Amino acid sequence: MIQIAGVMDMAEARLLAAAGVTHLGFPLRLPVHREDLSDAEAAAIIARLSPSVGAVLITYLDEARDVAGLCRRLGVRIVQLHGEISPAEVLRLRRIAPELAVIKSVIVKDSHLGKVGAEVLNYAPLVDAFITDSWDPATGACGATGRVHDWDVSRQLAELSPKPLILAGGLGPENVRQAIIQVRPAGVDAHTGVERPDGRKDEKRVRSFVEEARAAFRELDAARDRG
Ligand SMILES: O=C(O)c1ccccc1N[C@@H]1O[C@H](COP(=O)(O)O)[C@@H](O)[C@H]1O
Repeated sequence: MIQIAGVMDMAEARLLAAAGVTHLGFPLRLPVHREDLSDAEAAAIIARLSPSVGAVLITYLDEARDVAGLCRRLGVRIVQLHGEISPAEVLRLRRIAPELAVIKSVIVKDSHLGKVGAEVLNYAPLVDAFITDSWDPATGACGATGRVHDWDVSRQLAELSPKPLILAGGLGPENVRQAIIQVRPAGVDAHTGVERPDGRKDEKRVRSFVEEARAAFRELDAARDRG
């Protein structure tokens, strides 16, 4: 999985798909960040995506009914939960929207596995995958921070988790290869690291990000084949 979040319009969605991005993230219902798109604009883009590209709702919503309703209106089948959603509410979401794939964010704030390790074990039976991401103490944001966290913790979580782990937080073309080799995630996700100063996606940086990520995943595959 190579995901890029923060799609602004159809032209950008096409640019990302043509560069080899496998999943596009649509952040909506964000208390901390300004939303780039309305629900209707996002739904119109998602309806026109090639079936080979996955659309992912990224949200801080933490009530099952709200999450399921928004996914239905947008036409997405994958949701990335960045809010403080309880295990009971995730279970409710699975019951009312069994068609949804659920990715739960795990925010790595320090260099200790303890709390986040327990979180992964607690939510693992309820979700399809985890995404480790960073925290910005200045804004309270738990995503789109442009900050890297301690990759050793993500590596330990990837080993501990019975579900695939996606790595995010401060990734860009310059560091994604090293990040993948170090953490061995199932996928990577970036937002601000592939943008121009005006907030639009930078085609060169996106292409370079995808090439570097693919090269790293190939290296991991080759190392695995060698035993
Ligand atoms: O992408 C967003 O706007 C967003 C907003 C709120 C929560 C999560 C969000 N997206 C996730 O942010 C990270 C990567 O951001 P960056 O590369 O550090 O800028 C990734 O998980 C996105 O899916």
